[in-house]
Amino acid sequence: MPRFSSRAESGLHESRPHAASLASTAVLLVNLGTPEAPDTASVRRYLREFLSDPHVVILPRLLWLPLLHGIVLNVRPKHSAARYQKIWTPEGSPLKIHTEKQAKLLRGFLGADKHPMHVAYAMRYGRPALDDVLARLHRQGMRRILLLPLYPQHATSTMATVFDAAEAWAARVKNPPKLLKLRLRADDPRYIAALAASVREHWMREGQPDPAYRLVMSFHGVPRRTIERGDPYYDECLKTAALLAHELGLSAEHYRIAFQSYPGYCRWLSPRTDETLAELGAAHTQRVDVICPGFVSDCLETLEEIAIEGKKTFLAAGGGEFHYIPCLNERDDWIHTLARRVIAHTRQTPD
Ligand SMILES: C=CC1=C(C)c2cc3[nH]c(cc4nc(cc5[nH]c(cc1n2)c(C)c5CCC(=O)O)C(CCC(=O)O)=C4C)c(C)c3C=C
Ligand SMILES: [Fe+2]
Ligand SMILES: [Fe+2]
Repeated sequence: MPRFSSRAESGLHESRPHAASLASTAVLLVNLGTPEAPDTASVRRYLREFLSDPHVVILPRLLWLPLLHGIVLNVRPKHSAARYQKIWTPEGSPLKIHTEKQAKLLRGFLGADKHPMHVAYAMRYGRPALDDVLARLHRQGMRRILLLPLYPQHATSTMATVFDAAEAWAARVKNPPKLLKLRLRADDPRYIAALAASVREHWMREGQPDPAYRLVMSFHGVPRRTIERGDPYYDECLKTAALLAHELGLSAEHYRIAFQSYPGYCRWLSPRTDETLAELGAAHTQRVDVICPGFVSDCLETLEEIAIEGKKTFLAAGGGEFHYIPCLNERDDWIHTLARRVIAHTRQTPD
């Protein structure tokens, strides 16, 4: 292959990313966000920011804002803080810890000579705030920022809000870096394989499931209205679930798809995870394993809602054994999946 002295001469057709431009390229992992501490005041601050986002609560502002400030922010923070206290660690919120570690590990994967990219992480709500991290990368001379929201299934409430907020930041600064939108895929074979490997490893540890076994695949719910408006989220959850079941060789009676985190005020995706677990318990199902494929980092919704509360629901209804299968977190095959996604994208989109 002939050597070119500049990218222009090479006609941008080289398949290997250009080292000089990669040095000023940053990958920015973005997760949802979490409170600074598991106390009522911190949770209120976090929920105020989160639930004020029109991407998250789609009710008309004139109706929602008085409700949010008059009732929700007075009632919910105390209740949610008690839930956070059950899963908080000496290092802080699990979601933040896992996201930080994922960024560090990805840096290791990409840091080799071939792909010398800068890797950072940010939270859409809470800290490290997306705007602050973008500003820091800008100061550090980054000319391209690859935004990578950590959600394999695409919901406007989680993904579009990240891109919109980043674009709004760019519109406010002088000479902003180029922002590139990178999306994970619900059907990425590497992601499915990593999920399947995590289930198989769990089976190795806990013993092979019996014929009456059920694997519950629990995804975070969203309002039905958002799906009716064309959000691909629901179809993508079903796609991930079908591919995972296929990869594990599970037939239809051996797995269930369910949606968790019902907020209590709107038509939510169904069937609900809590109701599904109660139903399986009432049917005296001998063993249930629950996996949450839509969360790539363990957090309140998996560790408290599923591993603690979901287990209680299943056992109280009459179920046998309950197991929670952790998120992909720092798994090598998952970090590798992220790295491949980043490298493939930088190849497709030169400066
Ligand atoms: C994985 C994807 C997620 C989607 C889709 C999602 C939609 C969504 N969430 C709420 C309301 C709340 N979610 C809360 C916590 C929370 N949600 C996600 C992910 C998705 N949410 C995560 C990873 C977390 C955990 C954060 C952590 O700190 O560990 C909360 C806060 C906790 C509580 O008070 O219950 C709320 C509120 C809505 C309304 C929504 C869809 C529109
Ligand atoms: Fe949520
Ligand atoms: Fe929840």
